[in-house]
Amino acid sequence: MEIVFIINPTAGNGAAIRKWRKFSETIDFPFEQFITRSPGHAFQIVEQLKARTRKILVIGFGGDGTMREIAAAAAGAELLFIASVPAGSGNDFARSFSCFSSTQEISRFLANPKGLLTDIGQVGVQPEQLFASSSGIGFDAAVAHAVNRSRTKLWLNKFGLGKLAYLVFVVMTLFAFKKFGLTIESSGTVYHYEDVWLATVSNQPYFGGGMKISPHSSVYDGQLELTVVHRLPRLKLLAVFGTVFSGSHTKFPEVVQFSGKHFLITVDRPVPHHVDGDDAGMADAQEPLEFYVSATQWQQAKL
Ligand SMILES: Nc1ncnc2c1ncn2[C@@H]1O[C@H](COP(=O)(O)OP(=O)(O)OP(=O)(O)O)[C@@H](O)[C@H]1O
Repeated sequence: MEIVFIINPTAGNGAAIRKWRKFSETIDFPFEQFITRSPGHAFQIVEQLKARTRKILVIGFGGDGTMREIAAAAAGAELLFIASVPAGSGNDFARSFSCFSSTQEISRFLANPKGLLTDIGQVGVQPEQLFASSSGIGFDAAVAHAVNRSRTKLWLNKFGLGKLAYLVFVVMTLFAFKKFGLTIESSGTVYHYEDVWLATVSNQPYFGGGMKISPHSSVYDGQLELTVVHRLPRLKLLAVFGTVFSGSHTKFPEVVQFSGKHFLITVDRPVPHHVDGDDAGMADAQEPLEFYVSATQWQQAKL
């Protein structure tokens, strides 16, 4: 089996490349390394690996954005086994998917390699985007949108304060965000909600760096879960926010959850959209966004 590391040097606000330098010194088996040069590069690298004829263990060294690109490109590839060494800021991928914390763990996998077929979510049709963990619209996407467009983040990153930037934008967005109306079509039924903060479609339980937004999601059940948070006053949103880490937010009547294979979501004004926590622009009013379980699965390294 070949072993390929894909390293995003910018992940974890630049900490990933330092972690990789230390980690790579401990590797005692032959391997190849690719350092990504831009967004989308990890996807291209995996696309090229698919042309090879031997089994390959592909280890992503980065966070959720890097792992989404790798898992998306690996969908349908039988010879690729995917895992991560978490080196991002949030690392939700590592909470539900295979990850290595040491070279010894990788060696143990190589002694008896097995794969685990895993669901991936899809949003939109031509161009579609794949998501490993979650994709949604509303408040959380507005934070991602604001952080990505801000010069403050670049400035704070220079001083290793990227997480502080995130917190600053959560508070700013909390006061600036305008709630929206939402129509959902799933399994032949139409639901309508007003005063919506967010609607997130989850493949796995975690998002936003350890928040257990969708406690019952599984990446092996061929289903997605939709969480809608609506009709909450601003300050109560903060109270609910505090319960998301344990998954107990679902007991609030303002938090609604659905399971299904397919959700068609229409908003009544343009609302920010994210894919695995990365800014994905705006969901347009009256133009439905389609979320569904992709027909092709990807293969995790089974640990
Ligand atoms: N050389 C590069 N320069 C700029 N961006 C890059 C580069 N290589 C990859 N990227 C992009 O960086 C984005 C962020 O990376 P990633 O999500 O892995 O780290 P993170 O944001 O620190 O972690 P997390 O998403 O877990 O919080 C990815 O979407 C990826 O496309």
